[in-house]
Amino acid sequence: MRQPAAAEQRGDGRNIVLIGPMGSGKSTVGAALARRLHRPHVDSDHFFVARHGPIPEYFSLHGEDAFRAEEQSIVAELLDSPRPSVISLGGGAVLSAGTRELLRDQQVVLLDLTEDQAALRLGDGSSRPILGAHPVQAWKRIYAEREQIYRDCADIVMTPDDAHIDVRVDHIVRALNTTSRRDPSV
Ligand SMILES: Nc1ncnc2c1ncn2[C@@H]1O[C@H](COP(=O)(O)OP(=O)(O)O)[C@@H](O)[C@H]1O
Ligand SMILES: O=C(O)C1=C[C@@H](OP(=O)(O)O)[C@@H](O)[C@H](O)C1
Ligand SMILES: [Mg+2]
Repeated sequence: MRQPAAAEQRGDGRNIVLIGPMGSGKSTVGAALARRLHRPHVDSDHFFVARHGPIPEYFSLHGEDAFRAEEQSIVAELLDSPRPSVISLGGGAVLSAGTRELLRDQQVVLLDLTEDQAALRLGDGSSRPILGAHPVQAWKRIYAEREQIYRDCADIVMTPDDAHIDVRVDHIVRALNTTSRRDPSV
């Protein structure tokens, strides 16, 4: 996890950025968190789809490297928002060194989840092309490959729990309030 001292040096008015593995709730919890904090919510995957069409089709036509490059430029656009927002990233966005650099000035929250939760939440995995034909096995492998990257990017780590989405939001707001100088709802 990033050191609080470094976090303290960053200015206020930062975006809250949700990172984490597929199925951790970045999109769903991100939308609920934004409603709670009266901030705009944006999701890098939603922008991607609006611009380029469905992610599985884009992967099969152009490949993952092209997806990552476009994802990075979308993240840069979203972070440049005039109002501090809640921004949900795709699970692999942190693979790009350029994206990780962009996150250094933001308030980054890692949502974690257990393997059992992932198995319940991913369904057949068809909307996430990186999971392939065996989604749970692929998810486990990808989780292991990325875990340290997620932790290195995060100011706050939300450990897995079985809380309802609204309760998960309560926990995140509490964590934000205890690690930042200002109330995130301001
Ligand atoms: N805290 C939670 N409790 C129960 N279900 C959740 C929770 N967070 C996410 N989900 C469910 O898991 C699925 C994946 O969530 P999603 O927000 O798409 O994850 P991500 O964007 O991180 O891949 C969705 O069906 C969502 O409703
Ligand atoms: O982890 C990944 O590489 C991906 C995660 C997906 O987003 P979610 O984490 O919101 O499912 C989406 O960006 C794409 O399918 C690739
Ligand atoms: Mg998502």
